[in-house]
Amino acid sequence: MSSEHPVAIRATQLSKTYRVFKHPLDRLRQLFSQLQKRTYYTPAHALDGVSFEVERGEAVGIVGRNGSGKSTLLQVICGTLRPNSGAVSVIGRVSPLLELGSGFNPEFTGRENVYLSAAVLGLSRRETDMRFEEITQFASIGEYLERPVKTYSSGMFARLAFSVAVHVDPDILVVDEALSVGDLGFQQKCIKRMLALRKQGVTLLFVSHDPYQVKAVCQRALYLRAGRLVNFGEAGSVVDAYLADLHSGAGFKCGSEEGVAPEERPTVKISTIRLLDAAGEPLQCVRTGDSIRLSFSFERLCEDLHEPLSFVFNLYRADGLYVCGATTLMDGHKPFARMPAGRVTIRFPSFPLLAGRYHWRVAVNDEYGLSVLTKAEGVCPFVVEDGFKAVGAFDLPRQWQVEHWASM
Ligand SMILES: Nc1ncnc2c1ncn2[C@@H]1O[C@H](COP(=O)(O)OP(=O)(O)OP(=O)(O)O)[C@@H](O)[C@H]1O
Repeated sequence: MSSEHPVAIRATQLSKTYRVFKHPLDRLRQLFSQLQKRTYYTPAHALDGVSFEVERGEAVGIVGRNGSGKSTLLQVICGTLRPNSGAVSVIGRVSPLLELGSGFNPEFTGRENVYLSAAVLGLSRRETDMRFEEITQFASIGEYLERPVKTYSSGMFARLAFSVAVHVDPDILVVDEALSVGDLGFQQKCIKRMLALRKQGVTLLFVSHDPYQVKAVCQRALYLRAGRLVNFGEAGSVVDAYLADLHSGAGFKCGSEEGVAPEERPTVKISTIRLLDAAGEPLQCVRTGDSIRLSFSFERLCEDLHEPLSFVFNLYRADGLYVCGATTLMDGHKPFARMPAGRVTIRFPSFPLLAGRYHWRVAVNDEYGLSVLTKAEGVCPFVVEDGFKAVGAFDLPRQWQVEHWASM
């Protein structure tokens, strides 16, 4: 490791095994069974020999199925759980946002909990006084600030906890799925804040079930499967490897791949979605190799007409095969600012799919591509006729070469 990128977190051969007792009495039996050498529990290997290093200022996402050890790993890093073996060293002030409920006293008011958690995270009373206004403004929970946190909804809880965690000048911010309970507006605010902290050089460790969020926020990702580290590398390729495993697992459905779902009252409206041929005529039947284009109009419904936008298309075959999806961000277009309304057109110069029934999804996302502001699904259904050019899903561009050999 070069001295320019000192290590912020080093985990060496971390292992954690929980004891799972079938009956409460088995715990007691276990206490008295030392001499009999009999065990009354089943071991659950939550972490198994996990080693990695995170550089200072790096954003690392942690992905893996339910129960793969993500939360256990974060708890070990934050020091709230001891591993059975291995070691972890963490350099800098860690601000943990772990399970909802951890760190706050349910009987205390929001205000009291702000002071309590800020103190636990190393801030003096004076320092907290100075930031208090900013913390409560970010959380925006209004009069609930003066009520005991046991009366909070999970969303309010997340708002206050996240706000404290990001206002204590952390060197390392550890976030475990905390965003999933907040509403769309708050999630966007949190993501922006995390990106800002990343820019300031804060190290970020971030568990999310949303692959797109991990790709957008993190440079590297770590993939855990049954407590073992499968892959640690560039976020895009690690997340893709994880998704490929998910899709190959029978009956396992992954979450949204294009950000969080829109609110019930969208801030953008999509209309006039059309699939057109090269001459601009509407299409319901496409021939493989044709030039086609998909277009839709959008209009902002909220007051903030200036928030930059990005655009999305997805193409599905009727049997559910996800053929392709892309965004303006992926294709190198900067977010589109100051656009109260407009029309988006995506051109496909030589449509390569073979016979089948297909449909589209289009969406308008925020400037990071993380939140879906509005979407239209199952639109512009069409059939492809391939004239028996090839069989399968995709007409691969190809060249044949057949050589003539004189008989031996
Ligand atoms: N307190 C506990 N006692 C017994 N087993 C536990 C305990 N906490 C976690 N486990 C087990 O350890 C394994 C890893 O759990 P962990 O919560 O770290 O996974 P995760 O990847 O964070 O899951 P999720 O995505 O569902 O939050 C699971 O098999 C889980 O059942």
